[in-house]
Amino acid sequence: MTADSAPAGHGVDVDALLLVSFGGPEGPQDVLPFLRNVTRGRNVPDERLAEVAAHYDHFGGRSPINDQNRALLRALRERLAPLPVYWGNRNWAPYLTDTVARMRADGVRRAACFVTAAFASYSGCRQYREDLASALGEAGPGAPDLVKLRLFFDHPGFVEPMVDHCVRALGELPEPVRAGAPLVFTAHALPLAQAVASGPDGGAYERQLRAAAAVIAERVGQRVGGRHPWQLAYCSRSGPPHVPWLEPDVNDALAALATGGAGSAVIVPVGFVSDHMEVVYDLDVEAAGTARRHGLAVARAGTVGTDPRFVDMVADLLAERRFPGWERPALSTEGPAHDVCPLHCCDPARPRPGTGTAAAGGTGPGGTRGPASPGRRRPAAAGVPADLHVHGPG
Ligand SMILES: CC1=C(CCC(=O)O)c2cc3nc(cc4[nH]c(cc5[nH]c(cc1n2)c(C)c5CCC(=O)O)c(CCC(=O)O)c4C)C(CCC(=O)O)=C3C
Ligand SMILES: [Fe+2]
Repeated sequence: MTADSAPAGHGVDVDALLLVSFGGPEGPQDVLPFLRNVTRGRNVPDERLAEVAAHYDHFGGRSPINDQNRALLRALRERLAPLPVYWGNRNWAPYLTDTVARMRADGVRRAACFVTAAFASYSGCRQYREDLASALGEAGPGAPDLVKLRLFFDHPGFVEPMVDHCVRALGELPEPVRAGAPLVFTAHALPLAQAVASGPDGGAYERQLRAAAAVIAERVGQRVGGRHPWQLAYCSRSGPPHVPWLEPDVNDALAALATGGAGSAVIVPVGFVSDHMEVVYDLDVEAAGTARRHGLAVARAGTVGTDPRFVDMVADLLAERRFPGWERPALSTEGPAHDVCPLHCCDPARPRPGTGTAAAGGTGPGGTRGPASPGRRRPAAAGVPADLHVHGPG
């Protein structure tokens, strides 16, 4: 039985899919307005914006991300036909607000939302729910219900293509330094406060990254018939130096590997689903440059992009919500992720159990599951606004 031919159960029926992504500039004149959209309300100094703008200038002022999403949109339309598939971004056209307005005009009643972020975090999950909620607010009465599909960090449709990409990258390393080459899994750095607050009980971003990396590394070892040690590192850190962020930075991790005597490494951008700017600049230019200066041979593993298994995964995530009892594959003990984010999920300002304070300034992301038992819902503290729901349960 396929996702398209199953009998209707008591699941959530949908009449469209909405592809939700970050967006990026498409020419030099877009770069600053795009960066202002990304950083709106956060007082990012102009020097930082200029520094990031220079990364885009390196590529003619055009991010590859929108073309990559156009390709994913085409693949999803083909896979899901006749279901209509729409596309909207947080930070650049087509903006979610315009897309949701168009869906309303087209008479869409309920759409499933596939967000191009695999891991729990404010930027990767909650902020997209805020974006969807505000697009609904702007569209007004008659706007479609929006149902966000679950996070997919350990879904086989994500893990298996990444295993292939790691195996291929290992093959690109010079033969003498290939055996036992360390796998350096990378994801976007987060301010520690956001990492601490990620997921329903905190610390989910790093736990999910480690879970996905462990599964991928294990399968790579099985495929090539040899063990490859792995570690997690972070790219694209920004923000003032006195604010703590997740560490180590990928550049420091590569330098430390070289100092420790490693001859090579594979950089695995597990935190991203396409080769956008944070990959082709921050990893392929910056981190690869660091490696070269330290005499470390590196290869970079590809991202899932439009791999047919990844496209099938979206169809399966949709089927999970439409048909109760549909298999919910998850290859690690961290998954499958929840369908509906509980109150305060990924909210950096959430009250912390026992302290009555927000997560900011908490301890490290590894040991931050608060004293509350995971199944118990904390009562909403006075003054905390009602949480964000873009849809009702089931
Ligand atoms: C978790 C995460 C993902 C993965 C999940 C997801 O995909 O959503 C992601 C993706 C992306 N991040 C991207 C670009 C940027 N991220 C920035 C800034 C930030 N990202 C953050 C986190 C994440 N980011 C954070 C905590 C910040 C700082 C605070 C803030 O600003 O929220 C800035 C501002 C400048 C700077 O300070 O670096 C830019 C330009 C692009 C587009 C690339 C292209 O154009 O091809 C993509 C896909
Ligand atoms: Fe979340």
